[in-house]
Amino acid sequence: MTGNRTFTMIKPDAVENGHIGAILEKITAAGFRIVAMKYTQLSKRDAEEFYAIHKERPFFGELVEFMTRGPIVPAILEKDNAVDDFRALIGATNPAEAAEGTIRKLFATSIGENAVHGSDSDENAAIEGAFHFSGREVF
Ligand SMILES: Nc1ncnc2c1ncn2[C@@H]1O[C@H](COP(=O)(O)OP(=O)(O)OP(=O)(O)O)[C@@H](O)[C@H]1O
Repeated sequence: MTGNRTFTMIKPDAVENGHIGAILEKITAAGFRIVAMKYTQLSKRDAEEFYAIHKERPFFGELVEFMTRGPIVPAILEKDNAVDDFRALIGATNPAEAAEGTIRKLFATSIGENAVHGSDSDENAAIEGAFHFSGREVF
C-alpha cells in the first residue's frame, strides 16, 4: 500500500496528439482527485535535473530531447494507494507490453514516447511534485 499522493506528467507526445482531455478523463474516472496542475514546458536543464537518475542510461539524451520538445501537463493526484494504483492505470513503460485499457496502451506510441509519467514511490512522488509546484499551488 502506498500513500495518498502521486505525481504525473502528460508528456509532449500526448499533448501534440491532442490527448490531454482523454487522459485527464481516464485519471478522474479512476478516482484520482487533481490537487495541482499546470501547462508548461521544461528547459533542458529542468529535464536533466528531473531525470538525473537516468543520466548514465543510453537513452538519456533522447529522453531529455523528447521531454523538452513541447508543452507538458504536470499534476499532483490524490487517492488511496496513489502511486501503485496510478502505475496500474498507466500500464507498462513499453506500450507494446501495456495491458488493455491502460493509458499507455491507448495513447502511447513507443517505449520512449509513452504519453505519461507516474512516480515509482511515495518518496519520489513528493520530490517530483515539489520540483514542479510550490505549496500554494497545491489544493
Ligand atoms: N529503452 C528506452 N528508450 C528510450 N526511452 C526510454 C527507454 N526506457 C525508458 N525510456 C524513457 O525514460 C522514461 C523513464 O524510464 P523508466 O524506466 O523510469 O520508466 P517508467 O518508470 O515506466 O517511466 P516514468 O518514469 O516516465 O513513469 C520512460 O518513461 C521513457 O520515456
